[in-house]
Amino acid sequence: MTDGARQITVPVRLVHRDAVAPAYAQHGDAGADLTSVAEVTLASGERALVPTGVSLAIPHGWVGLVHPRSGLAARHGISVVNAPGTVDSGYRGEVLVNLVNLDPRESFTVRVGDRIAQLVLQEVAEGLFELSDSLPPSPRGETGHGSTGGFGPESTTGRE
Ligand SMILES: O=c1ccn([C@H]2C[C@H](O)[C@@H](COP(=O)(O)OP(=O)(O)OP(=O)(O)O)O2)c(=O)[nH]1
Repeated sequence: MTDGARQITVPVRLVHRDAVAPAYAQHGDAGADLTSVAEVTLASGERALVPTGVSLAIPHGWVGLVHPRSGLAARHGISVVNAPGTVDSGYRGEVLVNLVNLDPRESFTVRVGDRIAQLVLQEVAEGLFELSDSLPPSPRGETGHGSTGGFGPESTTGRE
């Protein structure tokens, strides 16, 4: 049941005996949990490509984005190096999660079956990149990299 959310069928192949198909923990979740099929210990500052045991056939025009789980991040400093990872629609290999342990002291062990990341499905447009000598004007123009100021209108930090 999605109460009107878009639904797309994503064929899943389990390529490891401990693999679990991506699943939404709660109704309304944006991300479907990805679980580990390996036990991996990450020392402080260490990273590893952790296998999920699943291969997907994401429909053309969609992408799977591998996001960190906020609970793991808040409790243990575990994140995804390339967040969000991009799983292309044409990719048929096993989804891997590039986990990193950002805790300054503690190591962290991922166990088989642990939910390590979440997969968000999004529709994507295909750009038709056309060379042009000039671009249409816009309010921002060419400014960027903090051009609008620091931390908001009430900022008193002076770090503008
Ligand atoms: O977190 C991730 C990110 C990517 N992939 C897989 C699916 C994706 O379709 C493929 C390639 O990813 P990406 O395009 O980000 O990598 P690249 O470094 O540009 O490699 P390539 O030259 O293969 O495109 O790797 C994962 O399993 N997990």
